[in-house]
Amino acid sequence: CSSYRLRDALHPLWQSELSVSGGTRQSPINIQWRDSVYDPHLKPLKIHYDPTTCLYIWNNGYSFQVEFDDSADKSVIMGGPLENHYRLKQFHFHWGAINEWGSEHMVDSKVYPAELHLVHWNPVTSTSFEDAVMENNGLVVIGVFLKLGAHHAGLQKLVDALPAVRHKDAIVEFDVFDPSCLMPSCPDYWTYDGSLTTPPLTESVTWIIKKTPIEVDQNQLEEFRMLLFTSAGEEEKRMVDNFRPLQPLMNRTVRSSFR
Ligand SMILES: NS(=O)(=O)c1ncc[nH]1
Ligand SMILES: [Zn+2]
Repeated sequence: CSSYRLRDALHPLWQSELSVSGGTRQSPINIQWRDSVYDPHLKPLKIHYDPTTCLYIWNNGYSFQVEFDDSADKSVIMGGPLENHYRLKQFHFHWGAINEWGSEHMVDSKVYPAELHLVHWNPVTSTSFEDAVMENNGLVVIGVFLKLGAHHAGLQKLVDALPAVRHKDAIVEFDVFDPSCLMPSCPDYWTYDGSLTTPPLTESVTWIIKKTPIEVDQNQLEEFRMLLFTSAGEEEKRMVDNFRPLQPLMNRTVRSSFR
């Protein structure tokens, strides 16, 4: 409803929302399972991440983010809906203040407590991530839903580093991490053409949303919520609800890799 959109436009994280008004392919969206179209031409997604390309973890004031060395084709994805390979640049998360909300995308209006985004760029059509941000189909983001459940051992290595990046702009070395451990084993995904969900909100993203969530436990979610939006010395603002509200589907079809 309009007040919802107004909140979206005025939300501190997305003041620039108005600058992308008129967008026809904004993200996130609510994926209506029954409206998605099975595409038999969609291939399995192939993921080859080299754990030694992991560089550091930092608090960028929106989320915590793990950055990778993308100077060569070492951590790449291909297949799926993609025409060539894409290089992993970073991954980050979005989450809520409580378990009842937090993800950016929804499935039949079901919202998850958190969502992982693995951000990749097209080295065939761009020379850098920053370039690819402005290119049509310059980026691919894999979205993975997090649901409350069992302890996630792979995630715990990340969670243990969070106290060191509690404040905005804090950074800590983070070597040898393979984000494949954060992928569900089920190969099924939806895919659609969309945008970044944080500024510059550019419409350059091929989204690949995994159908099956991964499980994390309550303590791990609570550790996310102990991060701060604010820098050291400022009045503390807890980093929670760092998700963008739903955007209109407009003239788009969501394809599924599964029947
Ligand atoms: N949340 S997102 O994956 O669309 C993103 N990545 C970089 C900027 N925004
Ligand atoms: Zn994101």
